[in-house]
Amino acid sequence: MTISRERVLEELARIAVPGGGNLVSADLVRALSVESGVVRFVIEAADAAARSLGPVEAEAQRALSALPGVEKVQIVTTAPTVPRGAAPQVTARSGGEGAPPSLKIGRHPTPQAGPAPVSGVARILAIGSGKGGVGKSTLTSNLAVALARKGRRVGLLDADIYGPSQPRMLGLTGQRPTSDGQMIEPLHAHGVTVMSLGLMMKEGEAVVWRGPMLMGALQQMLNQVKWGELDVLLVDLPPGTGDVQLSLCQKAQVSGAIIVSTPQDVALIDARRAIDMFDKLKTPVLGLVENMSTYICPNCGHEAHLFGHGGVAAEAAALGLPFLGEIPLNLDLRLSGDAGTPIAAGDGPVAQSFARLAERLIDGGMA
Ligand SMILES: Nc1ncnc2c1ncn2[C@@H]1O[C@H](COP(=O)(O)OP(=O)(O)OP(=O)(O)O)[C@@H](O)[C@H]1O
Repeated sequence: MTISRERVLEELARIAVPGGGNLVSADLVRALSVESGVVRFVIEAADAAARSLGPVEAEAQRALSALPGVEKVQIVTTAPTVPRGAAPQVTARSGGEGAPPSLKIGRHPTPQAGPAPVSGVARILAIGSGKGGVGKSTLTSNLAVALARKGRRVGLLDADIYGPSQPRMLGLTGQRPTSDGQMIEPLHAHGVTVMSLGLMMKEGEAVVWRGPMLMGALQQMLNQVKWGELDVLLVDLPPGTGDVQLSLCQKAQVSGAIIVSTPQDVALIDARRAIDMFDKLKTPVLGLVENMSTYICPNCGHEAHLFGHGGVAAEAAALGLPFLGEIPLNLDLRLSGDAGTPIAAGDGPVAQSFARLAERLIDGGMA
């Protein structure tokens, strides 16, 4: 038996809240998602009210878990700092190591007709992949550094909420953005202005963020971060075709998307899905990049193709899309990312492959 959204709302409408009414009539339920027996939502209350909502959350958890067809219930209670309907406001303090800053993000987006430009930002490039682990984040950080080394003013927004890795890859682990109560001061590394959505969330919170919450969070990341004047803002997306991609393309004027794939067939099938999604969202796909292309044995110089080779170029040709370049499979590339200094910040053949990619984008007017 499956549980419907309507049935969940009906149950939530039975749960009284302090101050009168119930969870539904008091309009406290946000981002409700009901999928395959998993119910997720956010209880959004005014600051003061949130403290008294613990029992309400517990009651909702109990009541929903008892319904036939419900496998799992995930609820997060949040409190905005401004009354609902007012412009979203960010509050922050400098956090200690490990603790997320107390930024109140992820509430409903402010009404906006359609995709809007981000003040001071000339271009927004979305870096996507169909599949996880193909090296999208590695490519984004290195490309950002390579572009910065060529004199471009570059920003990087880590919107990979399910596995934000940019702080580590750029050597920013433990650093927290600050805010003056209105605008967030981003971080800086290797000549790149950096902001990560992951730094704003409590652990585990991301999983319940769907649709409107994500949209609000992204909107804040785009419009309430002091990006300054940028030639290009790279957005590191989560893998796949989900709410973040949708929200970004609906809220921001994205100049184009770059799709990263390994040469394997299975990754390419997913890449095709990602391309199809950007097409539907009317975001031009600027081209494809092949990662983990060639492996050169550091001992004997033998060249091997662990995941095949040329598959992405062939796919790009078949789809009539530009092939933007290839990045080799290289141990130092991984180690430097883990150590927080992207390999593109140095010299050598791998840094050069990122430099070539950066040049290609600059020459094509894409960055
Ligand atoms: N060309 C490469 N050579 C060697 N290691 C690589 C290469 N590209 C990526 N890696 C390594 O593979 C792992 C996955 O890369 P990365 O996190 O960039 O992938 P991703 O596509 O962003 O993954 P996810 O979408 O799951 O976050 C990392 O440990 C990274 O260092």
